[in-house]
Amino acid sequence: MKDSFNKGDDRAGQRRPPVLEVGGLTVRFGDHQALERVAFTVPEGAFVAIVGPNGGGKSTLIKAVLGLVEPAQGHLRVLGRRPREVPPGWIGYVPQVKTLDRTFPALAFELVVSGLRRRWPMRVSRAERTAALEALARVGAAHLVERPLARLSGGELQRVYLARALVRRPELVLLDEPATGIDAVGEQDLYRLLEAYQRETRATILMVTHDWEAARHHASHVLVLNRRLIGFGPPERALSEECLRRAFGHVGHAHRMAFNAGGTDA
Ligand SMILES: Nc1ncnc2c1ncn2[C@@H]1O[C@H](COP(=O)(O)OP(=O)(O)OP(=O)(O)O)[C@@H](O)[C@H]1O
Repeated sequence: MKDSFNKGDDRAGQRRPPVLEVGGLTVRFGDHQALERVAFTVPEGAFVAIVGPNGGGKSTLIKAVLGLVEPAQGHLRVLGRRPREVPPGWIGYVPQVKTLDRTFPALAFELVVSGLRRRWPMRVSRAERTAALEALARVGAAHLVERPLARLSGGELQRVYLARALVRRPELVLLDEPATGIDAVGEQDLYRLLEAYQRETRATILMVTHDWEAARHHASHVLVLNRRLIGFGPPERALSEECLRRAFGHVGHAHRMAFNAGGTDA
């Protein structure tokens, strides 16, 4: 696959800037300020969990990284470039399952092929099909290859989207609530797959999640967001009681128990 679908325009050999540099980022929707002066830097190879209350701006931040929303102020550099100038294939994106259209008449492997080129695959070449099969196999979904999207469960669809996101071996992977609608086993599989991909490629991962425990166990960094940046750092620091109170106004029961068990802050 690497040969057939080389990303071209590779960063290899270049002096490598941080994967993500965000400074004074403000995003507005009309009068509403979704993000306010957010600033942080993500180093290569980090696994960043983005947590925060509903409406806290998590998806907006992901969209800003993808170049889908324009900042009102501040700057954003993704792999050293402005978001809209990042070559396709450098970033893989797994959207929220609940936003996916399952009525689209396509097979699983066609969805994966759509990660290789911008146009919807009317005709799929042999090389594209092989690449899609490899990507599906890598995420344990080889058996779904000919399955219509309408006949996939939430967890299966999530895997197919993960294959689509990884098919070009991106350096940055963005996931918006990837574990929603997936059972506990599927969730553990998802983290295993992401961690294996990271070990193999040294990719950087940004994942929006409502699951503080998953953030604590799997992330190298946690970013706590409630319109403003509340905390950013190692999980034990960013998920402190103080940060969580500032973001959510309370600290969840399960989280308090976990802290007590771990003998940290609480
Ligand atoms: N396109 C849009 N037009 C107007 N307002 C928007 C738009 N997108 C997001 N917003 C608003 O911006 C705020 C942040 O939304 P965002 O989806 O980023 O939050 P979130 O942290 O991802 O929330 P959730 O946890 O509920 O998914 C919300 O108040 C939302 O209503």
